[in-house]
Amino acid sequence: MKKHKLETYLEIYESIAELPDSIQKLMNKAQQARDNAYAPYSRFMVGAALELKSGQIITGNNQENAAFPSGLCAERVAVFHAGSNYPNESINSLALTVRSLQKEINKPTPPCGACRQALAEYEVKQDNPIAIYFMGETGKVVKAASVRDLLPLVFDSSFLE
Ligand SMILES: O=c1ccn([C@H]2C[C@H](O)[C@@H](CO)O2)c(=O)[nH]1
Ligand SMILES: [Zn+2]
Repeated sequence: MKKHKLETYLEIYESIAELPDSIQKLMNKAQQARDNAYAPYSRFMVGAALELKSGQIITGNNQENAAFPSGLCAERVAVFHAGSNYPNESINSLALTVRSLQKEINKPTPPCGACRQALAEYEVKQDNPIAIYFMGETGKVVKAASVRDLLPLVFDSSFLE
C-alpha cells in the first residue's frame, strides 16, 4: 500500500481592493447579479460572473423553485449560459459572491460540489484552467487557480473512453 497526498494551493486576498483591477470588475458584476437572485426560500443570494477569453462577461444568479430541487445554483446558470451561447469560447475566470438576508456573511463561500463538477466539464473541454475567486458578502477573497484545485480526483470524459 502506498499513500498519496493531495495538496491544494489557494491565494487569500484581504479584500476586493487587493485584487487585480479586472478581477475587481468581475466581482462587481457578480455582486450585481447576486442582488437579482431569485431566492425566496433560502434567502441566500448567490451571484456568479464569468469572463470569457474575448473579455465578455456572463453572469448568473441562483434561481429557486417551490419544488426545491428544480432550482439551480448561480454558477451553473452562468456556465450553462456560456456553454450554450458561446460554445467555442474559453472561460478565463469566475467570480462568486453571496449575500444572506438573515446575517452578514464574511466567510468566503466556495461553489457547491455539483457546481464544481459542472465547471470541471468546461475546464476539461477547453483544456485551460478556469481561475475561481470566491467571497462572502464582505471580507476576504479566495482564489483557486483551477477547478482541479477545488475538485481533485475529478470524474471527467477520460473515464468514459
Ligand atoms: O454553489 C452554490 C451553492 C448554493 N447556491 C444556492 C442554491 C440555493 O438557491 C441557495 C442555498 O443553498 O444557494 C448557489 O447558487 N451556488
Ligand atoms: Zn452549486
